[in-house]
Amino acid sequence: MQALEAASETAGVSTDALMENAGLACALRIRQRMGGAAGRLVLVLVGPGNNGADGLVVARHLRRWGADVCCYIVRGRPADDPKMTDALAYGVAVVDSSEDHGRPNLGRLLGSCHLVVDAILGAGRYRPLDGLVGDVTVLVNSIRSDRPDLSVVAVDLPTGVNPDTGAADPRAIVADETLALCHPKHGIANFPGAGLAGRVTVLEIGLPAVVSAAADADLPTEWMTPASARALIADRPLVSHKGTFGHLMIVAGSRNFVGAASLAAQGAHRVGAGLVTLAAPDSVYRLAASRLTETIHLPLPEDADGRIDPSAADVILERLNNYSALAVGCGLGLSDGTATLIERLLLLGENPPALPTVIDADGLNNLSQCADWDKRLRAPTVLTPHPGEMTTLTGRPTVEVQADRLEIASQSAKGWRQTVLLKGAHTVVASPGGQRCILPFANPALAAGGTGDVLTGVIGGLLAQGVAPYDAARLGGFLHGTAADRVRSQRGDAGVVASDLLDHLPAVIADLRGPRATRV
Ligand SMILES: NC(=O)C1=CN([C@@H]2O[C@H](COP(=O)(O)OP(=O)(O)OC[C@H]3O[C@@H](n4cnc5c(N)ncnc54)[C@H](OP(=O)(O)O)[C@@H]3O)[C@@H](O)[C@H]2O)[C@@H](O)CC1
Ligand SMILES: Nc1ncnc2c1ncn2[C@@H]1O[C@H](COP(=O)(O)OP(=O)(O)O)[C@@H](O)[C@H]1O
Ligand SMILES: [K+]
Repeated sequence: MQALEAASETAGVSTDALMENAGLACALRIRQRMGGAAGRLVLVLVGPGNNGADGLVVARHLRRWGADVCCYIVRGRPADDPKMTDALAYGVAVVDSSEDHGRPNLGRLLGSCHLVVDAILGAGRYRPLDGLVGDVTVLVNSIRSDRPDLSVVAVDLPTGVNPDTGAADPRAIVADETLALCHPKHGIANFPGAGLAGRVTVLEIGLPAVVSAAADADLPTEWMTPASARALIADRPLVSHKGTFGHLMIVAGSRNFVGAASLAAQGAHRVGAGLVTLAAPDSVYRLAASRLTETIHLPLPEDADGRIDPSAADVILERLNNYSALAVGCGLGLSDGTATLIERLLLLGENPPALPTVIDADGLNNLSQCADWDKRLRAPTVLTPHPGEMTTLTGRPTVEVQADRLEIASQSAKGWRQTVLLKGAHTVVASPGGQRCILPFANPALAAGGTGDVLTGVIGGLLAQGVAPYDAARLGGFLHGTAADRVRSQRGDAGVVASDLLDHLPAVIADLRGPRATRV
């Protein structure tokens, strides 16, 4: 952002103009969050740098719209600060911390206000919070935890979060929402900083077009937003038929994991795949078929433990010409037989069509048993490991994977020359060409068996419709995460089951798509 600011100045748009845009965008979002400005009491915590200046712009606009606004100056600002002069001219009240010994004024304001704006520190050079700033943040956090009705909204980053790493001072602000200015900083993508940011809303600050186009090409990490997801959703032509929207084959299930196969199939149906075939062991087929009325079934021979028998590879391979994508792995089980099946279905050797493929769960575990699997994958593939499966595939301990999720996902994608989706809070998606994005969902409702099977079906359903692997992974993850957020807002985050996500998927797609005209 510092480089972009400099480029912006060169292109004729000053930092002051960007700051005005940023402050106005934040004020609009805060007004929307409060359901209006008139009569609301807003406390803006103002720091010494440009983040504090953003806070003063926010204060001025909210006051202009009728809010009662008080700026608490946490640490000295320049004597001739024009943003302060403007705020005062509009009637913003100002309290200086240096005159608030023992902080009675801050305590009173925190006890009565509707909303606190954290504009103390932003993306400037990071150092641990000093005593003065730390006193204020501790008081804010403690009153916030006593007052569930109080919202804390951070400008750009919660104060105390390292913008580059996501490390956090123990006294860092806990925010309900963070208004990320332009490109979200790594500090709110990585934990623990991500856990302090609350909901992240990305706001435009009006970089000149020439600068933002260059930045989009250069910046390797994208934060997925509804707008970026919308751009990946294809039109559905009015004159269409089931063949228009592809045919997915799902190879999944075993005696112990009947539901995994069924959840994946339903995930694919619910994102608009034209046809879905479930290729599962015969005993799984008998149980799943009664639930899956819309699915086509291909019952397969099974071994004595109820897993797909390796001889089933012949049955599948000879039919692949009729499909547009393949999803493999949910609930498959793990044995020499399933490893042989995976080898024959996915790796070079035999010569069926190389269908776009998503591999999950035991598909990945079996794959890791095959020699040189990463050099022999036949098709453009999305691999969707959770951190434990990433350890199996890479040999790196799970703590290492979790400590550097973005880098490990991108290195793996480049090394394997495939798309990788590393699951978990703030799922990371990386492409073989070096693009990567973060999905902005942290939701314990998803921490339940079966939600990953739904995701595999969703990604498979998009691949079947012709969406490219990297786009299918990031769009699929975004639809899945948004559906889960809706379930959580209706039912809370404990006791949600994976099938609760399914009914929400069509509406999530429709809402993202919006009322735009359908192409004939
Ligand atoms: N870039 C852009 O294009 C745009 C940027 N914008 C905005 O600018 C923000 C970045 O502004 P910034 O660079 O002035 O940094 P910011 O964090 O506000 O303050 C740094 C000051 O804090 C101080 N300080 C640091 N740590 C401290 C501590 N622990 N305890 C106490 N003090 C500490 C530090 O003091 P020092 O360490 O020098 O003593 C220094 O004086 C960015 O997040 C966004 O909001 C937008 O307006 C749009 C355009
Ligand atoms: N705390 C969390 N925040 C956000 N997403 C989560 C969280 N926990 C789990 N998920 C998501 O839920 C899904 C779980 O998948 P997985 O671990 O493969 O489970 P299963 O195989 O049992 O279905 C993944 O999409 C993962 O990203
Ligand atoms: K801040």
